[in-house]
Amino acid sequence: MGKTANSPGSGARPDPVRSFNRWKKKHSHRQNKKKQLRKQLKKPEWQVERESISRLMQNYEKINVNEITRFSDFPLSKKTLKGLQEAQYRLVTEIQKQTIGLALQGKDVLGAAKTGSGKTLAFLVPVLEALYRLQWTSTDGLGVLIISPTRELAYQTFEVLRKVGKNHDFSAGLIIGGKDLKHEAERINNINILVCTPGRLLQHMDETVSFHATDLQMLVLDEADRILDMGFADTMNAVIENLPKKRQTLLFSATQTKSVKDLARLSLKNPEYVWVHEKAKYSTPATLEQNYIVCELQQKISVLYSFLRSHLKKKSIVFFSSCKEVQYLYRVFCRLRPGVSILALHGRQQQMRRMEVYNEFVRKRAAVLFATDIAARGLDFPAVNWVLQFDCPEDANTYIHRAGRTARYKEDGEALLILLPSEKAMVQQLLQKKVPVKEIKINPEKLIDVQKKLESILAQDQDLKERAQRCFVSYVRSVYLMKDKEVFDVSKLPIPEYALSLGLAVAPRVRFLQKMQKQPTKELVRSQADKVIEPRAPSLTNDEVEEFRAYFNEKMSILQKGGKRLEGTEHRQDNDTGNEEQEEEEDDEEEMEEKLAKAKGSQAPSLPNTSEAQKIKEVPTQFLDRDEEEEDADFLKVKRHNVFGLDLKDEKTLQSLSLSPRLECNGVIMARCSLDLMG
Ligand SMILES: Nc1ncnc2c1ncn2[C@@H]1O[C@H](COP(=O)(O)OP(=O)(O)OP(=O)(O)O)[C@@H](O)[C@H]1O
Repeated sequence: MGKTANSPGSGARPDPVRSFNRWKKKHSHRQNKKKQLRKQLKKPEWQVERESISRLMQNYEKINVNEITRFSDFPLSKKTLKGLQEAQYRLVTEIQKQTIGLALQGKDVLGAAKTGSGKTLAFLVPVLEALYRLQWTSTDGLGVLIISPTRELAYQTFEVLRKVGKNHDFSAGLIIGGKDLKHEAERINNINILVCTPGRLLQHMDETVSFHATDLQMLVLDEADRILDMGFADTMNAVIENLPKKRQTLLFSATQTKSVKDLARLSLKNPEYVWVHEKAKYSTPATLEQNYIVCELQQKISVLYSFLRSHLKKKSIVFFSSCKEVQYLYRVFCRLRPGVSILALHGRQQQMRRMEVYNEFVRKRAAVLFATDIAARGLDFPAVNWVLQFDCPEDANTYIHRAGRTARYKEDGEALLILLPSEKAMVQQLLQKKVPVKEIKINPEKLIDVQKKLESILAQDQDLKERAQRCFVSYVRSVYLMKDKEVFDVSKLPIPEYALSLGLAVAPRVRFLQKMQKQPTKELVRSQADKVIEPRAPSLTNDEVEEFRAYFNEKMSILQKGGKRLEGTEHRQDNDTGNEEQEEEEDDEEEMEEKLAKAKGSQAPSLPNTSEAQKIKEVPTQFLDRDEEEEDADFLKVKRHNVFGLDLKDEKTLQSLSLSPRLECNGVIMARCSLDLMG
């Protein structure tokens, strides 16, 4: 049967009327859209921006924390979202989820969350949005102030700000001292977001005539407890007095202390407290494995060397209690050549050097950073496998911050704390702070004794010998000045053995210990716990404090100026000649002042037991060559299975290792971090 012309499948043409109607509908829709677009385009840019800002602001009140999983779930500007996306930040962390909304709503926020949990973005996102909302421009001057305790942390925050804020038009600057004040002063008024350290900021407030913060919208205090611990309370008071009362304040920290609450009372108005891990079982990241070993002071250096030898492919940070320890041990470990790159970071270095080291360590895949507590807070080094606390931290909070340099943002990490037998009380304090630490032992067969090597190195190098002496005094002093006498007892230090372990034949004279020996205290106090009468050392008197000042630094008068301390210190660094000795003098003050702050109110410990201390043990040594891969595997296997079974007093099995030719001492890459304008 033949097909009719209109039957389907016959290739017949569609109904022209229906086709025309369909076309007309589409066309008019397109035309309408074009019209709307043209209308929009006719609007000045500011108006479009203003409309989108008001849309965003209307959504602030609708923020529902439970529905937020991504940054894009917040009503954020396109520029901020683009910056976040380009930096690969999409999903929010818990602290970001809980604080960004509150901050967008204009509330003061006190935020606390574990280390590595993303607090930086929790305040940077609201910072960008606050100025965006106000359509801030460089002519509006300073809009946001971000205060960090250390230069490194300020620098790092500044870098993150540059990354996520790069699509915005406002300017940002970093003011951290160690730079020319005049140069900074000339540019400071063009800065909209200023990241700074407290001392330098106060210096500008006092000395830079044109600098003012009258229009400040937001103040951010990062690692607030550290700012206070570092003796910046007076400086902070002075800074806050100079700021307008009507502003928003955000305060962040990984640990909550009384001093943070005091600062919050002073600087925040009806704040929202957000402590995301308050109810967590542990106060440290779940991905962080934490262990401690107990060993004698004179064995610590060998333990460290052995550890490094067995972790050649890892990235580790080793924390020491003083700059001089870092300086000496860094140099001598470079000479020992453990086979892994060693870097050193401490407050006695010039600023440029500190930045070079920081960047160098960030870049390296395997390296060891010897550091003081300037690296303990906030610094975000990527992919750190191990944090070793060579010296016991002053308290549990410092432990948490140090250990938190690893296991950041969902990564794994391991922390090892080295304790002296006299410091075991720290374990209890850590457990009370919900830090799950377990004791492990060192495999005696893996322990390499390096004392003889150090002796022979020092015999040929007078400069290094003097550094060893300074390291010795500095360490003993740091223990003496520790507040917590339950943990730190200078009288229990095996003084001569410790000197030997550093490679010194004779223990250097330690004036304050000698003085204590000459004037043993008669004071007896009743022990609170067991009601037994015990001898107790006298309090550290003001005279003794003064003696420390004079002994370690002749220029201490500058430090008497309380809140202006860093102002002076940082200012002098501006005029740095690059002379290392000069640098050390200045930093002596910094180090000493920090120690003195801790010492005030603390008590001096009882006397060292000298007869005990005179006994110097002979350490048997053997030199062996080893395969590095095997070392690494062995050490970890031993640790994982917890079969160390070492009694460190039994030194029969101590071994020494021949020098590895593969040492790379740090290469240098310049990283400029002076006042830098973005946008
Ligand atoms: N939303 C996110 N998505 C992916 N990575 C993130 C996110 N937020 C933060 N990070 C990453 O997590 C790491 C830790 O972040 P950050 O330094 O802000 O932690 P923190 O809480 O300030 O730590 P600390 O208390 O030690 O200062 C950084 O490397 C950061 O880039």
